[in-house]
Amino acid sequence: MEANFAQRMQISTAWIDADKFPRKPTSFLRFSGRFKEHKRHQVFVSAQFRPERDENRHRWASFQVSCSYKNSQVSTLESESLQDLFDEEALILKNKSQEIEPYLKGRCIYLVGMMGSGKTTVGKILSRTIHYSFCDCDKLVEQDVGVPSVAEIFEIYGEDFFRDKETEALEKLSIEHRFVVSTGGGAVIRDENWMYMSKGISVWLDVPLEELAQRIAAVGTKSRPLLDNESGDAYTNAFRRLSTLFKKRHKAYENAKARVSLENIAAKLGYKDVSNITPAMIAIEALEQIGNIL
Ligand SMILES: Nc1ncnc2c1ncn2[C@@H]1O[C@H](COP(=O)(O)OP(=O)(O)O)[C@@H](O)[C@H]1O
Ligand SMILES: O=C(O)C1=C[C@@H](OP(=O)(O)O)[C@@H](O)[C@H](O)C1
Repeated sequence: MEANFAQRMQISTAWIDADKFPRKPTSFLRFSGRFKEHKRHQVFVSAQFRPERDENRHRWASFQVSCSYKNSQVSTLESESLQDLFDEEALILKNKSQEIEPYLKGRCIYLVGMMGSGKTTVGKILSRTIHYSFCDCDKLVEQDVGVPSVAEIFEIYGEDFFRDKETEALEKLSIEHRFVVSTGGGAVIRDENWMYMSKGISVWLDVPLEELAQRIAAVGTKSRPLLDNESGDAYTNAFRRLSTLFKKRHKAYENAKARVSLENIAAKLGYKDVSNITPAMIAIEALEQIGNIL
């Protein structure tokens, strides 16, 4: 007899010897037939499997198998708390990607948004989910110029040179298919860039400035020359500079065909704070929003 995981179950067992109950904590319980022969006690085995999600968005499941005899609890045979036992988000991602796949027709997806909005992090999840390749536009520019970082390109050649190279990179990508592209935060400021992105699906990751500043203060500004080289409190500096950039750019971000707003996701899920929204949840919302415009 085999007891598969279920929300809750109670099984009237054969006659089993409780202390020889084999431990199978991960996926199933197996009662060995040979215990039937001992005929010592007739017991009931009950298994309870309860998926939970705590305030910090961690998924876990409590799992308790207990044994009772004549309606009174005898012992807990197995009690576990299993983190990430099943990946609910992965399943939703898979289902959503299957829904939109026939309508994507290989078109590239361009993620646009401010520095730190998660274009790279979410882009990688999306590309794996929809079986596309991932491309970081900044990396293409670095390879093309032969300089290892955007920060050094800014330092050696200046921002205008970088912008020209960024446009060239987007032009090259415009003839490609099946790519999720993480664009640089400033790629939206040139109309020409929008022309290159127009064959694909552009998605704006709209993240509140406070959250962006927090993320950037946490990782530092070394790789982001437009935010670097300022002494003082990292969060305050990042917030101020991001606010100035956003004022100039927000209209341009609105050109994107789809918008993924972290504030909207938080409202849907009943979260008070957008910082609890995982990259996978954002990828799910991105697929949802892409689905809405296909
Ligand atoms: N949903 C998220 N929650 C918390 N941190 C995130 C989230 N998405 C991205 N990050 C973090 O924010 C930083 C910037 O993310 P990244 O993907 O590099 O942004 P972008 O490519 O838009 O500049 C990284 O340190 C990343 O780990
Ligand atoms: O917002 C911007 O103007 C920039 C964003 C950066 O990319 P990320 O958005 O990936 O940080 C990078 O292209 C460059 O530092 C300029």
